[in-house]
Amino acid sequence: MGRVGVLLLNLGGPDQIEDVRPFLFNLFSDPEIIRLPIKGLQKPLAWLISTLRAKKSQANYLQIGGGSPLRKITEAQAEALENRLTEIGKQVQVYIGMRYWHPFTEEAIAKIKQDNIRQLVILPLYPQFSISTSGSSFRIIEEMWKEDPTLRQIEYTLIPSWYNDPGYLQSMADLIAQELDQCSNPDQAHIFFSAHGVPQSYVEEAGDPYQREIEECTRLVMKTLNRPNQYTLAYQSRVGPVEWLKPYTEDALEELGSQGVKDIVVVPISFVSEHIETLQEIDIEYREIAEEAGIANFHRVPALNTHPVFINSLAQMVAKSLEEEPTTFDQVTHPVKNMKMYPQESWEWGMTTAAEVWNGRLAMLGFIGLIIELVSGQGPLHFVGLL
Ligand SMILES: C=CC1=C(C)c2cc3[nH]c(cc4nc(cc5[nH]c(cc1n2)c(C)c5CCC(=O)O)C(CCC(=O)O)=C4C)c(C)c3C=C
Ligand SMILES: [Fe+2]
Repeated sequence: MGRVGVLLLNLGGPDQIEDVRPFLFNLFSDPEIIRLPIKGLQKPLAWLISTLRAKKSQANYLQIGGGSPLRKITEAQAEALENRLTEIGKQVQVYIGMRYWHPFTEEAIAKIKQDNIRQLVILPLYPQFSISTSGSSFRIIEEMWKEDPTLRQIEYTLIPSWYNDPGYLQSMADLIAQELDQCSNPDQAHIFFSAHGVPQSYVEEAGDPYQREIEECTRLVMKTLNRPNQYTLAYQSRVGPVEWLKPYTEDALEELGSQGVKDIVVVPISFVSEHIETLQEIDIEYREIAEEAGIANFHRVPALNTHPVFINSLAQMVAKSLEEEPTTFDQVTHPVKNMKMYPQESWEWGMTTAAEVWNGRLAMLGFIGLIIELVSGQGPLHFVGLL
């Protein structure tokens, strides 16, 4: 057996405030994030949205010190994983490939080539699969493999998602139990799972398994926790005019407040690292909404980061994956049957619902709106919440 590597996939985040706009441009250029029926419109729209959204997004990053901690935390996770793998007798080099910021997936793949890795485990740091996250990273990796015969000599296995892994569930349950025990009446506190949302069309039209995996994950965490607490699952971080998975976190908090709930323990369920959506959105924005709704005691469970039980669970997944048969391309791009990974190619052309909806939206974001927006700083993009 030749040299062995693990490629950890993550989203990436701006390291400093100047990185915010180009980071947003990369994010909105991704057809798995904005599903446009016409490929040529992707970059102009990404430029437009990133330019106009940058100010609001920068203000949020300034509230958490001016940049995302995602890179540092992912590096610490990679180091801890490499150490744990050594302890269990596996000599493995761990690489980090971010989708929208440094170190980019392309940089990681270049290093993997340079280091002459012969066997690779591809492991997304997202417990649940979504077309918009792991799916997007798999797509660019597939493209690199297709274009480069040297890469095709590397045998690889892929872990599409691991929301039901017992070690991961145990580490989540441990952190929740610790936070509950800080409450004055631990059994009475309401456990509030907040997952990152996706547009409803991803699940309903494209067959994204994300919602099902989130729901199942939440149920399994509660089973592992084995406490009598009531719980709620809601979805955060909605962007843009379309319907996202519901209930929205802000609405669910208001509903709990109106029911007289006084103590909540918020659990970020789709992230394994602290980042803007835990440190700013949950800790600042949702805390404020909860307190205004009458929820007096707002607790938040920390992200797993380098929790030893979690790191060990990743190491066990890698060790198991190394024993498996190499994955084929088809399994990489379509880990879930009937899922539409490539919106432009796989969406039907003609007067389909999707095409009509998107043509309507594009018209809305058209020339007149752009001029009003640029001249006045107000307009349809502010109105629909993109800016
Ligand atoms: C499971 C995790 C995530 C899913 C699913 C996801 C989908 C998704 N995200 C956007 C738009 C934005 N996401 C942004 C930041 C961001 N998103 C995730 C994770 C998921 N996204 C993370 C970890 C981060 C933060 C990185 C960091 O800086 O720490 C942002 C930028 C921040 C902002 O301006 O609000 C946007 C925009 C969409 C549209 C989407 C599904 C289609
Ligand atoms: Fe996101």
